[in-house]
Amino acid sequence: MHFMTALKGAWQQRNSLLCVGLDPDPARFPAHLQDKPDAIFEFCKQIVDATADLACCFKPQIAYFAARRAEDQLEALIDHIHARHPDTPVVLDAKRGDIGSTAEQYAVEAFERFRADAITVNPYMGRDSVDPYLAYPDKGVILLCRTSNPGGSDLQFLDVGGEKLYERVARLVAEDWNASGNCGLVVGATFPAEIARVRELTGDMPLLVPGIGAQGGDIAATMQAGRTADGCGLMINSSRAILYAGKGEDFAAEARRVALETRDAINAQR
Ligand SMILES: O=C(O)c1cc(=O)[nH]c(=O)n1[C@@H]1O[C@H](COP(=O)(O)O)[C@@H](O)[C@H]1O
Repeated sequence: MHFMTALKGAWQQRNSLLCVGLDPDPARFPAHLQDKPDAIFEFCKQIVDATADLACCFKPQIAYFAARRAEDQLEALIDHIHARHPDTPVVLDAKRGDIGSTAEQYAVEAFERFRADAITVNPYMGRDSVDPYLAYPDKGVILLCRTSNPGGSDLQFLDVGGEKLYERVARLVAEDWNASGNCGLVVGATFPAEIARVRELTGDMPLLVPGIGAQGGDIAATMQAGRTADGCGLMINSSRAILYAGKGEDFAAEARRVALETRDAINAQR
């Protein structure tokens, strides 16, 4: 199924714009999981099963798996999501960016090895570095535009001939790169004014919005700036605030409690 079709279905069926971020840090796992050889898979699986009915997508961050030689656990986790929660798309957060021949390998890794439905990609090497992902027309390609971190302004706010660099990225993607209708953009919840500007430039394009929860972004301001006329258009990501809500054996129930609160706070603004 086309990523955008799956995402729209999940927005409607789940009544949720919440993206649950899977950034597993073993140092923060509950004690009873610490020594298990597949602790990363087990932790994420329990979070996924506890929150799937509250989420429009899951976003595993590849570095947390690769840093621990746990790519096999990432594969198993995405297989588990597809098998048990087939209506919930998986956005692989890898922020790839390289010349075309190398990008081809990254695209195979994301879409064929890991079977992700979408990937985050860095657009700053230009169109030919993104083409290998766009060659999979059913897969989502979500390009960094206005990132949530403070240093994002160092480059993304530079004036490039009368507009800011992030505005150029938004226009380029909306007007040129999105021929298959499979592009999205990343815009941080920490910068609601820029969410509004990107929404203005891109129509109803889906925006991945990280930065609520641990980074302190404001849900109401994010929604006012970014929601589309039908009250959708956003994948609002929260990772640490959900994953580490609890520290004990009930961590998955605690994650569910925070995911529910977050989904409801988002829906209150739709
Ligand atoms: O592409 C991303 O997902 C991303 C872009 C961005 O601008 N800021 C950002 O925080 N992220 C990711 O979103 C997640 C945020 O995690 P929390 O701050 O714990 O909710 C992390 O996986 C980040 O890598």
